[in-house]
Amino acid sequence: MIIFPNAKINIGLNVLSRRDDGYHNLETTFYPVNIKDALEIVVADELSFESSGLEIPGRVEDNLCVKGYHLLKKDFDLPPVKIHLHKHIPIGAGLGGGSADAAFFIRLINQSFELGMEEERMIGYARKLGADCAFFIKNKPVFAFEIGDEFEQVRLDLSKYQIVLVMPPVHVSTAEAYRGVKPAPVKESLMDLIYEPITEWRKYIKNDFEASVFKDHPEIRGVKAALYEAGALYASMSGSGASVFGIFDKTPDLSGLEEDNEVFRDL
Ligand SMILES: C[C@](O)(CO)[C@H](O)COP(=O)(O)OP(=O)(O)OC[C@H]1O[C@@H](n2ccc(N)nc2=O)[C@H](O)[C@@H]1O
Ligand SMILES: Nc1ncnc2c1ncn2[C@@H]1O[C@H](COP(=O)(O)OP(=O)(O)OP(=O)(O)O)[C@@H](O)[C@H]1O
Repeated sequence: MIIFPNAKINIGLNVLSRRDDGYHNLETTFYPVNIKDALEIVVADELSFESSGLEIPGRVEDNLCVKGYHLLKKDFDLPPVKIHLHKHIPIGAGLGGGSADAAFFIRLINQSFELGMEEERMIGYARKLGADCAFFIKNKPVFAFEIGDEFEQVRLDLSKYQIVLVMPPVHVSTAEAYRGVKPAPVKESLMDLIYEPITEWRKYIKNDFEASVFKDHPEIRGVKAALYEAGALYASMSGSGASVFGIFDKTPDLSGLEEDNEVFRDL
């Protein structure tokens, strides 16, 4: 059976406080976008993992799909499977690609072996694999808080706009990005600001990672500026970077960005 994990973007991201466990409380809006991996499992004699497409850093046993298998195997009588992941979602991009694979892997196992798990139970497993993973079980636009794994539905439909995503040739580590941010409470919650017209977002909706990530990687700041120059109604780095998205009301000319960066359209 095969499934197609998709990426997310963060519209606004406020890092509010540091917790005793080293994680951070935050508030953000998660919005699913149409950049996808392909993930397949086939019953086999032994557990194996292989990938194609983009090269995935790290050891196979640390891949979130393999970790997901071991997590579920503790509670369910699963046969060994051969896992194949075709990686297309850029890595170190703030697009939650690894997290999406983890959550969709849980959904795939649930479907394939008819485990009968409800969404809330799958969210419980996803949470154990990473803060972003839980979102991808429902995979609908949400306002997220705590460490990014508690949600409230948000009425946000960007389908009449064109979302463009630009991936500069830089990767940012999430843990490192958190180390560069100084947490601070906000005066007005993103939960309210997100209902302002998109043309107002530029004034009010910020990503707290931008200051420190732009300092280390000025080319990312340049990409954001170029998206505004091309007519974006709103542009922002996604998550901890390095990707930057722009929301447009007409097809932008991004030829100036295409030479040095990967550009994804029709999201
Ligand atoms: C930047 C975001 O993508 C925004 O959506 C997420 O907060 C990152 O979530 P994620 O990649 O699923 O994060 P995890 O894999 O759970 O954690 C990676 C590292 O990021 C840091 N981390 C992550 C989430 C969070 N709320 N506070 C943190 O401080 C921790 O140092 C952790 O060791
Ligand atoms: N299935 C996977 N796909 C990609 N990376 C994975 C996967 N499993 C584990 N990883 C590890 O996770 C790291 C970052 O993954 P990912 O692409 O999710 O980060 P990101 O783009 O920074 O997204 P975010 O910070 O929004 O979660 C990689 O460097 C890799 O070592």
